[in-house]
Amino acid sequence: MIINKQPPAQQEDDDLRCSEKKMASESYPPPFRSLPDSTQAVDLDDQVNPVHDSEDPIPVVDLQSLKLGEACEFWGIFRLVNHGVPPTLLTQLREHAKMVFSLPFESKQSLITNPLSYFWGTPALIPSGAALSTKGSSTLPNINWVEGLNVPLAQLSFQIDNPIIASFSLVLEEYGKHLARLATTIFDAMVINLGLDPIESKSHLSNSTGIVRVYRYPPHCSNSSSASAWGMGVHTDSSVLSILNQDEVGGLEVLKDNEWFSVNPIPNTLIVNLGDMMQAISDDKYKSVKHRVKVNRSKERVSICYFVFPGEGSVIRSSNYKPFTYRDFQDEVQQDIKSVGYKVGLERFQA
Ligand SMILES: O=C(O)CCC(=O)C(=O)O
Ligand SMILES: [Fe+2]
Repeated sequence: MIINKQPPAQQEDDDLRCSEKKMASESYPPPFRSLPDSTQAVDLDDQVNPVHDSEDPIPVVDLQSLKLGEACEFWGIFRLVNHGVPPTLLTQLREHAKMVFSLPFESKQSLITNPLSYFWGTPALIPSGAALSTKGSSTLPNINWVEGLNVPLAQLSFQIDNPIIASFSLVLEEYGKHLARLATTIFDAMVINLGLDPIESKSHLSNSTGIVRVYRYPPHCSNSSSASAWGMGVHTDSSVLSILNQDEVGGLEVLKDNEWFSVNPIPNTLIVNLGDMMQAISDDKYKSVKHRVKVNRSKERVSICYFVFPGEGSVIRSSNYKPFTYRDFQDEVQQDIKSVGYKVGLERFQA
């Protein structure tokens, strides 16, 4: 089925909620408060790229009996069940995230400081963890409709004065331990599946590199014809693995065989994405999945994404790529963003 325009009654309802949101939005970055008023775009895009959203086509993988082959080879994404993360922790985390995001914009800017960082308008960070500059960018055509927190998990045990942020980081610490366990279990199973040397592969996943990105996608009421209707544009993750905990709103879409599929929110399941590093480690047997995030007309969405990378200095060797480290990859990505304006990615390392 193709996502269509909403029926008129629904649209009126949404428009009403839209104006309520506009009034209650001092926590949003300023450009997300006043909304462009032109027409179409998301819908136009859907006519060009229809989205399948009726069924849930995403392969399901049970952590207790990890059958990964098809999901990793053909999709590069799967839904993880029986993962052992307590449902209360998943919910608690999102509730805490909502509390942090509902602080006034200016407070978030001043309170969320090193080693945490606060960004908005772009998910692309510079190595220090700060967002690529979006300051004063309310007119930027390619602004992403998202704000977020970057949390390097290894640096979490530091003194935080603000009680909301302090209790959030305690929950994050607990969550980080679970996610490190999941990433290791899944990666070890992938190594076996791919027939890779387990000793050599060990350094290709380092839990000390784990970061969590917490996102809030404000509602986007208009169908502006700018790219601003996207929470996140089409991309692949640079990680080995990314593990997503999303709320009930939905909006994530993945590309398979040139078709877009919605990744429906299903309570207590996690979504595992394979990133560019995993594609290289597997010598292209596994796929780094292309995905994007659509914003909702009336509801804000919160998602929490864990990313894990190869250890510092760990060299990835394969037949399709020149040997490279994750740092080489990141340097290239930063350079490409500066020079061509986007991430070129693995192509740069092809043998
Ligand atoms: O929020 C989401 O659902 C996905 C976020 C994402 O793709 C990313 O952080 O790379
Ligand atoms: Fe992503």
